[in-house]
Amino acid sequence: MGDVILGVKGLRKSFGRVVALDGLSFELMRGEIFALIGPNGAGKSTTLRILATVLQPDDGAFFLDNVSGTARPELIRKNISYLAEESMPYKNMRGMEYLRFMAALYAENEGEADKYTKLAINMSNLKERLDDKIKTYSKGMMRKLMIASSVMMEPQLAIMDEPTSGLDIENAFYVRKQLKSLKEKGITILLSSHNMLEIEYLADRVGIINKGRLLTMGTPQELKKRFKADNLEQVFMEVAE
Ligand SMILES: Nc1ncnc2c1ncn2[C@@H]1O[C@H](COP(=O)(O)OP(=O)(O)OP(=O)(O)O)[C@@H](O)[C@H]1O
Repeated sequence: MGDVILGVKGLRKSFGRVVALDGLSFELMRGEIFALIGPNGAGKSTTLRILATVLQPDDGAFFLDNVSGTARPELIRKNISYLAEESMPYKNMRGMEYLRFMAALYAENEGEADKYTKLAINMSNLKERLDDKIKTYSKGMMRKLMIASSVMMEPQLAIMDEPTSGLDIENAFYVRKQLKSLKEKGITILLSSHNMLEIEYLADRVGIINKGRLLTMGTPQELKKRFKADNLEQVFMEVAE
Protein backbone atom coordinates (compact mmCIF):
# COMPACT_ATOMS: atom_id res chain seq x y z
CA MET A 1 0.00 0.00 0.00
CA GLY A 2 1.47 3.35 -0.88
CA ASP A 3 -0.04 6.26 -2.68
CA VAL A 4 -3.46 7.85 -2.59
CA ILE A 5 -5.82 6.53 -5.29
CA LEU A 6 -8.94 8.45 -4.30
CA GLY A 7 -9.16 11.87 -2.71
CA VAL A 8 -12.57 13.02 -1.49
CA LYS A 9 -12.81 16.70 -0.60
CA GLY A 10 -15.67 18.46 1.15
CA LEU A 11 -18.58 16.64 -0.47
CA ARG A 12 -21.97 18.21 0.23
CA LYS A 13 -25.34 16.91 -0.85
CA SER A 14 -28.85 17.81 0.25
CA PHE A 15 -32.18 16.32 -0.76
CA GLY A 16 -34.65 19.14 -0.15
CA ARG A 17 -34.19 20.02 3.50
CA VAL A 18 -32.33 16.81 4.34
CA VAL A 19 -28.58 17.29 4.50
CA ALA A 20 -27.17 13.91 3.46
CA LEU A 21 -23.49 14.94 3.18
CA ASP A 22 -22.11 17.83 5.16
CA GLY A 23 -18.54 18.35 3.97
CA LEU A 24 -17.21 14.79 3.78
CA SER A 25 -13.49 14.31 3.16
CA PHE A 26 -11.28 11.23 3.21
CA GLU A 27 -8.59 9.47 1.18
CA LEU A 28 -8.24 5.91 -0.04
CA MET A 29 -4.84 4.31 -0.41
CA ARG A 30 -4.15 2.21 -3.49
CA GLY A 31 -4.84 -1.48 -2.90
CA GLU A 32 -6.69 -1.18 0.39
CA ILE A 33 -10.15 -2.27 1.47
CA PHE A 34 -11.83 0.71 3.09
CA ALA A 35 -15.17 0.30 4.87
CA LEU A 36 -17.62 3.10 5.48
CA ILE A 37 -19.79 2.44 8.49
CA GLY A 38 -22.48 4.51 10.12
CA PRO A 39 -26.07 4.34 11.32
CA ASN A 40 -29.05 4.24 8.93
CA GLY A 41 -29.29 7.49 7.03
CA ALA A 42 -25.68 8.51 7.82
CA GLY A 43 -24.90 9.21 4.17
CA LYS A 44 -23.02 6.05 3.15
CA SER A 45 -25.02 5.23 0.01
CA THR A 46 -25.09 8.89 -1.02
CA THR A 47 -21.28 8.97 -0.77
CA LEU A 48 -20.89 5.78 -2.80
CA ARG A 49 -23.36 6.96 -5.47
CA ILE A 50 -21.48 10.25 -5.88
CA LEU A 51 -18.13 8.46 -6.15
CA ALA A 52 -19.67 6.06 -8.70
CA THR A 53 -20.68 9.18 -10.70
CA VAL A 54 -24.37 8.31 -10.69
CA LEU A 55 -25.21 11.31 -8.48
CA GLN A 56 -23.83 14.86 -8.58
CA PRO A 57 -22.74 16.50 -5.32
CA ASP A 58 -23.93 20.06 -4.57
CA ASP A 59 -20.40 21.00 -3.63
CA GLY A 60 -16.96 19.46 -3.15
CA ALA A 61 -14.91 17.27 -5.44
CA PHE A 62 -13.20 13.91 -5.70
CA PHE A 63 -10.22 12.69 -7.66
CA LEU A 64 -9.35 9.21 -8.91
CA ASP A 65 -5.64 9.11 -9.65
CA ASN A 66 -5.71 12.91 -9.75
CA VAL A 67 -8.47 13.02 -12.37
CA SER A 68 -11.51 14.94 -11.17
CA GLY A 69 -14.56 12.68 -11.02
CA THR A 70 -16.82 15.68 -10.58
CA ALA A 71 -15.46 17.65 -13.54
CA ARG A 72 -14.67 14.70 -15.85
CA PRO A 73 -16.84 11.74 -14.82
CA GLU A 74 -16.52 10.17 -18.29
CA LEU A 75 -12.75 9.82 -17.79
CA ILE A 76 -12.96 7.88 -14.56
CA ARG A 77 -16.01 5.69 -15.27
CA LYS A 78 -13.90 3.11 -17.07
CA ASN A 79 -11.80 2.62 -13.96
CA ILE A 80 -14.50 2.17 -11.37
CA SER A 81 -17.23 -0.37 -10.76
CA TYR A 82 -20.32 0.14 -8.67
CA LEU A 83 -22.53 -2.40 -6.98
CA ALA A 84 -25.65 -0.65 -5.71
CA GLU A 85 -27.42 -1.84 -2.59
CA GLU A 86 -30.50 -2.98 -4.45
CA SER A 87 -29.11 -3.66 -7.90
CA MET A 88 -31.02 -6.28 -9.87
CA PRO A 89 -30.18 -8.21 -13.03
CA TYR A 90 -32.60 -8.64 -15.95
CA LYS A 91 -34.60 -11.53 -14.60
CA ASN A 92 -35.74 -12.92 -17.92
CA MET A 93 -32.19 -13.59 -19.01
CA ARG A 94 -30.25 -16.68 -18.09
CA GLY A 95 -27.24 -16.09 -15.80
CA MET A 96 -24.74 -16.84 -18.55
CA GLU A 97 -26.56 -14.59 -21.01
CA TYR A 98 -26.48 -11.77 -18.48
CA LEU A 99 -22.73 -12.12 -17.91
CA ARG A 100 -22.06 -12.12 -21.67
CA PHE A 101 -24.34 -9.12 -22.10
CA MET A 102 -22.54 -7.15 -19.36
CA ALA A 103 -19.12 -8.18 -20.70
CA ALA A 104 -20.07 -6.89 -24.16
CA LEU A 105 -21.01 -3.55 -22.60
CA TYR A 106 -17.66 -3.15 -20.86
CA ALA A 107 -15.29 -4.74 -23.37
CA GLU A 108 -13.68 -3.09 -26.36
CA ASN A 109 -13.32 -6.29 -28.37
CA GLU A 110 -14.42 -9.92 -28.35
CA GLY A 111 -11.25 -11.20 -26.71
CA GLU A 112 -11.75 -8.81 -23.81
CA ALA A 113 -15.43 -9.76 -23.53
CA ASP A 114 -14.49 -13.46 -23.30
CA LYS A 115 -11.92 -12.70 -20.63
CA TYR A 116 -14.45 -10.70 -18.57
CA THR A 117 -17.10 -13.42 -18.95
CA LYS A 118 -14.72 -16.17 -17.83
CA LEU A 119 -13.68 -14.17 -14.81
CA ALA A 120 -17.29 -13.55 -13.82
CA ILE A 121 -18.30 -17.20 -14.36
CA ASN A 122 -15.57 -18.21 -11.98
CA MET A 123 -16.30 -15.55 -9.44
CA SER A 124 -20.08 -16.10 -9.40
CA ASN A 125 -19.53 -19.76 -8.46
CA LEU A 126 -23.01 -20.44 -9.85
CA LYS A 127 -21.76 -23.28 -12.06
CA GLU A 128 -24.55 -25.04 -14.00
CA ARG A 129 -27.18 -22.72 -12.52
CA LEU A 130 -25.83 -20.08 -14.92
CA ASP A 131 -27.90 -21.89 -17.58
CA ASP A 132 -31.12 -21.15 -15.69
CA LYS A 133 -33.28 -18.04 -15.93
CA ILE A 134 -32.33 -15.47 -13.32
CA LYS A 135 -35.93 -15.32 -12.11
CA THR A 136 -35.43 -18.81 -10.66
CA TYR A 137 -32.44 -17.67 -8.56
CA SER A 138 -32.46 -17.14 -4.81
CA LYS A 139 -31.58 -13.70 -3.43
CA GLY A 140 -28.06 -14.88 -2.62
CA MET A 141 -27.53 -16.29 -6.11
CA MET A 142 -28.62 -13.00 -7.67
CA ARG A 143 -26.27 -11.06 -5.39
CA LYS A 144 -23.35 -13.29 -6.39
CA LEU A 145 -24.21 -12.78 -10.06
CA MET A 146 -24.35 -9.01 -9.54
CA ILE A 147 -21.06 -8.91 -7.65
CA ALA A 148 -19.32 -10.98 -10.33
CA SER A 149 -20.71 -8.86 -13.16
CA SER A 150 -19.84 -5.60 -11.40
CA VAL A 151 -16.12 -6.38 -11.09
CA MET A 152 -15.59 -8.55 -14.19
CA MET A 153 -13.54 -5.80 -15.84
CA GLU A 154 -11.16 -5.65 -12.86
CA PRO A 155 -11.52 -1.93 -12.19
CA GLN A 156 -8.98 0.17 -10.31
CA LEU A 157 -11.60 0.96 -7.71
CA ALA A 158 -14.56 -1.30 -6.84
CA ILE A 159 -17.37 0.48 -4.99
CA MET A 160 -19.80 -1.84 -3.23
CA ASP A 161 -22.83 -0.89 -1.19
CA GLU A 162 -23.43 -3.61 1.40
CA PRO A 163 -22.04 -6.42 -0.79
CA THR A 164 -23.07 -9.28 1.49
CA SER A 165 -26.45 -7.98 2.60
CA GLY A 166 -29.09 -10.71 2.43
CA LEU A 167 -26.55 -13.51 1.96
CA ASP A 168 -26.50 -16.58 4.18
CA ILE A 169 -23.37 -17.40 6.19
CA GLU A 170 -21.82 -19.64 3.55
CA ASN A 171 -22.42 -17.23 0.66
CA ALA A 172 -21.29 -14.21 2.67
CA PHE A 173 -18.11 -16.09 3.58
CA TYR A 174 -17.54 -16.92 -0.07
CA VAL A 175 -18.07 -13.31 -1.18
CA ARG A 176 -15.67 -12.00 1.49
CA LYS A 177 -13.01 -14.39 0.25
CA GLN A 178 -13.62 -13.14 -3.29
CA LEU A 179 -13.22 -9.53 -2.13
CA LYS A 180 -9.90 -10.44 -0.50
CA SER A 181 -8.73 -12.03 -3.72
CA LEU A 182 -9.70 -8.89 -5.67
CA LYS A 183 -7.54 -6.92 -3.25
CA GLU A 184 -4.68 -9.35 -3.87
CA LYS A 185 -4.98 -8.50 -7.57
CA GLY A 186 -4.37 -4.86 -6.63
CA ILE A 187 -7.97 -3.67 -6.84
CA THR A 188 -8.89 -1.01 -4.29
CA ILE A 189 -12.26 -1.61 -2.63
CA LEU A 190 -14.58 0.89 -1.01
CA LEU A 191 -17.57 -0.74 0.65
CA SER A 192 -20.28 -0.03 3.15
CA SER A 193 -21.51 -2.55 5.68
CA HIS A 194 -23.48 -2.90 8.88
CA ASN A 195 -21.69 -6.12 9.74
CA MET A 196 -18.88 -5.39 12.19
CA LEU A 197 -17.47 -8.93 12.06
CA GLU A 198 -17.24 -8.63 8.30
CA ILE A 199 -15.41 -5.34 8.61
CA GLU A 200 -12.93 -6.70 11.15
CA TYR A 201 -12.19 -9.52 8.73
CA LEU A 202 -12.04 -7.46 5.55
CA ALA A 203 -11.18 -3.83 6.08
CA ASP A 204 -7.70 -2.40 6.19
CA ARG A 205 -9.23 0.88 7.34
CA VAL A 206 -12.61 2.01 8.51
CA GLY A 207 -14.33 5.40 8.37
CA ILE A 208 -17.27 6.03 10.70
CA ILE A 209 -19.74 8.59 9.42
CA ASN A 210 -22.88 10.12 10.82
CA LYS A 211 -25.07 12.94 9.57
CA GLY A 212 -22.91 13.23 6.49
CA ARG A 213 -19.68 13.87 8.39
CA LEU A 214 -16.67 11.70 9.04
CA LEU A 215 -16.41 11.15 12.79
CA THR A 216 -13.29 9.03 12.93
CA MET A 217 -11.08 6.87 10.73
CA GLY A 218 -8.32 4.30 11.19
CA THR A 219 -7.42 0.64 11.06
CA PRO A 220 -9.69 -1.63 13.14
CA GLN A 221 -6.73 -2.07 15.55
CA GLU A 222 -6.17 1.67 15.88
CA LEU A 223 -9.85 2.35 16.49
CA LYS A 224 -10.13 -0.36 19.14
CA LYS A 225 -7.06 1.05 20.90
CA ARG A 226 -8.24 4.65 20.62
CA PHE A 227 -11.64 3.85 22.10
CA LYS A 228 -10.40 1.19 24.54
CA ALA A 229 -12.80 -1.27 22.95
CA ASP A 230 -12.67 -5.04 22.48
CA ASN A 231 -14.35 -4.96 19.11
CA LEU A 232 -15.61 -2.61 16.39
CA GLU A 233 -19.19 -2.79 17.60
CA GLN A 234 -18.10 -1.15 20.86
CA VAL A 235 -16.12 1.46 18.91
CA PHE A 236 -19.20 2.18 16.82
CA MET A 237 -21.46 2.58 19.88
CA GLU A 238 -18.91 4.84 21.58
CA VAL A 239 -18.52 7.04 18.49
CA ALA A 240 -22.27 7.11 17.77
CA GLU A 241 -22.89 8.46 21.27
N1 LIG B 1 -33.08 10.25 -3.38
C1 LIG B 1 -33.27 10.76 -2.17
N2 LIG B 1 -34.29 11.62 -1.92
C2 LIG B 1 -34.48 12.13 -0.69
N3 LIG B 1 -33.70 11.90 0.37
C3 LIG B 1 -32.68 11.03 0.20
C4 LIG B 1 -32.41 10.43 -1.07
N4 LIG B 1 -31.31 9.63 -0.93
C5 LIG B 1 -30.93 9.74 0.35
N5 LIG B 1 -31.73 10.59 1.03
C6 LIG B 1 -31.60 10.97 2.44
O1 LIG B 1 -30.24 11.28 2.68
C7 LIG B 1 -29.82 10.77 3.96
C8 LIG B 1 -28.64 9.82 3.76
O2 LIG B 1 -29.12 8.66 3.11
P1 LIG B 1 -28.16 7.45 2.67
O3 LIG B 1 -29.00 6.52 1.87
O4 LIG B 1 -26.95 8.01 2.04
O5 LIG B 1 -27.78 6.82 4.08
P2 LIG B 1 -27.09 5.43 4.43
O6 LIG B 1 -26.00 5.74 5.41
O7 LIG B 1 -26.70 4.72 3.20
O8 LIG B 1 -28.26 4.66 5.18
P3 LIG B 1 -28.61 3.07 5.32
O9 LIG B 1 -27.60 2.49 6.26
O10 LIG B 1 -29.97 3.11 5.91
O11 LIG B 1 -28.57 2.46 3.94
C9 LIG B 1 -31.05 10.12 4.58
O12 LIG B 1 -31.67 11.07 5.43
C10 LIG B 1 -31.91 9.81 3.37
O13 LIG B 1 -33.28 9.82 3.73
